[in-house]
Amino acid sequence: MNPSAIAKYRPFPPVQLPDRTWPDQVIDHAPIWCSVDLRDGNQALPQPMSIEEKLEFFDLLCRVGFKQIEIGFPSAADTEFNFCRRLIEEGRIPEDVTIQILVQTREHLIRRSFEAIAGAKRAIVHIYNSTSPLQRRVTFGNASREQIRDIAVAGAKLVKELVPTIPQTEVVLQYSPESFSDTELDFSAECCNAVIDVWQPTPDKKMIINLPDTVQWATPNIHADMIEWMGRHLNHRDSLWISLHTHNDRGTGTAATELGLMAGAERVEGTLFGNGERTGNLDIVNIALNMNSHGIETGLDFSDLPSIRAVYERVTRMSVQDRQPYAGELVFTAFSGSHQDAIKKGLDRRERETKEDPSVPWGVPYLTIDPQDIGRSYEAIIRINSQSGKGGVAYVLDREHGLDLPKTMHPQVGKTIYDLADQRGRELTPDEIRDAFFELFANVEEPLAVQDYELVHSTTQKGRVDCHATILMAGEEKQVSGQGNGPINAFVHALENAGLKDVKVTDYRSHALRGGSGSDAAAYVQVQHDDGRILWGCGIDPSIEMAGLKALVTAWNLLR
Ligand SMILES: CC(=O)SCCNC(=O)CCNC(=O)[C@H](O)C(C)(C)COP(=O)(O)OP(=O)(O)OC[C@H]1O[C@@H](n2cnc3c(N)ncnc32)[C@H](O)[C@@H]1OP(=O)(O)O
Ligand SMILES: CC(C)C(=O)C(=O)O
Ligand SMILES: [Mg+2]
Repeated sequence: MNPSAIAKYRPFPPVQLPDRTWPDQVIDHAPIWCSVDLRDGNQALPQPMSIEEKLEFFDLLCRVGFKQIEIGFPSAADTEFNFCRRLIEEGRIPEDVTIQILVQTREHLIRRSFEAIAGAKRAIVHIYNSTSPLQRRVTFGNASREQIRDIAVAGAKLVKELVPTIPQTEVVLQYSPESFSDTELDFSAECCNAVIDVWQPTPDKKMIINLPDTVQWATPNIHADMIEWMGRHLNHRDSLWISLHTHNDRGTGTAATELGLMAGAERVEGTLFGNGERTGNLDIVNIALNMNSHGIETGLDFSDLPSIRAVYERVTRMSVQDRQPYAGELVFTAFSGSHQDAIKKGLDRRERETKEDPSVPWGVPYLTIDPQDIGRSYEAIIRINSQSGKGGVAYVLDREHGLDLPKTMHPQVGKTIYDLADQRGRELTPDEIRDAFFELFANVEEPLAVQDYELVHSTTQKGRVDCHATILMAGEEKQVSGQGNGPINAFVHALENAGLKDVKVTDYRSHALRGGSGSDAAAYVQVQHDDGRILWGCGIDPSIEMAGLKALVTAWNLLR
């Protein structure tokens, strides 16, 4: 910010609540969730959703598991009104789902809202009026506190009066002192208590007091203090659900909601991926998955987050950014070497541990949850650029291409691949990594190549093998033969007999290649040159024996 501009801003006054209890509370259960995607989210879109799009979104919200859904502001426009009517008249509202509608505390709008919800089995009628000193002064033209409170009371009385006009609908009242976040606490309580006195809720017929963080002006601890303070000063507390409705102006919508729950709130309003006015509303995906990650059941099902995101992006025309918690493209991806190393070790260890005990708790470095639990694949966890390490390269070759390189081969391959990314100045795709691996470390046939071979296993000496091979050395064909205690050993002796041996085999392993054609084997041979250099080569072939010979030849060639 321009330094000379800073002086025009003021600190936010803290709440005097020395005996606050919320810091010691622990969130151990989920609140009542209410989606406001179709109202607060929709009203903030450059192009609001059409009726068909809202219907699709409503169905999605029901599938996710929301039992309360604010479907719009039916008195605002025909689209909103007609959407509400279609839900009701076409019987699209599941039995256990309650629709909620928003309306200003203005008579003609409240009357129109009742026309909209007539015939619904249950509906939450959400009335609001702004209460902060700023809004009293600016929006309501220097209205007094009494005038503002009276607007709320008049609205509540009108709702109460209209309830008998739609006898088939059970109406629940919700009141929001809008701009609660910068309203004097005693005045918020005064307005809420005045509405509560009109409505007369009981423990069996509760009403909702929604305390919106309409604009975030303060840190989340102050929000929590305000919620705890309200909980102590609202009448008929046992007949109320205290509801949170945070926005994200300071980037702390989730934090403020979590602390607000610790401060005693029972209900949370928010949207998928945080769509909403300005910086958005609370991201319910974020907070619900935060709870899941602590072992708390939420009643919301985000097990297929990518397809939820796809519907959201299509109908709202908004996009989920790459770093968005849980949903963003890159949030489970590691590019950097040390993270990749730890993640690969963590996943490998977990694979081993869960074979013995499937209930072993999640514990993989850098991954707060298992991406697969929300429908994300492991594919994108590790991606390779110049910041990557050998563990990451090995991970991609293993998970994407079924090549389980021996650990001591990782440095040789890893460095070459991330140096290649550095030279190209960009990320390498898994296919580019495979191609580079095949070109540089597998089936290398220059200057030496095996063309054909025959192995004769001794019938008298167990493990003894005669190897007769046709090799090409710098384009010249040669027949070589040797004997050993295994095909590789026999082939090494064949090379020795042809005057080509200056290496000894120091390690070997092989496995069936996962994926791909399904019938190939991969072999890895480590050799030590007479001058002390040690290198690995890889061979791929349908025959495991030939794969081994090719691996040896590759290592031999790499030493030239
Ligand atoms: C924080 C929130 O998200 S609140 C929800 C906001 N959502 C929306 O506004 C979306 C839907 N709204 C609309 O389509 C329109 O605002 C309508 C149809 C509801 C009303 O339209 P209009 O009456 O033409 O305009 P507008 O909303 O500007 O009305 C402003 C008037 O209502 C008054 N007003 C605003 N909110 C309220 C309220 N909650 N209760 C009583 N009066 C209110 C204002 O003081 C102003 O009065 P004035 O004309 O005497 O100055
Ligand atoms: C209508 C109210 C609850 C609102 O959206 C807000 O204050 O942000
Ligand atoms: Mg809002």
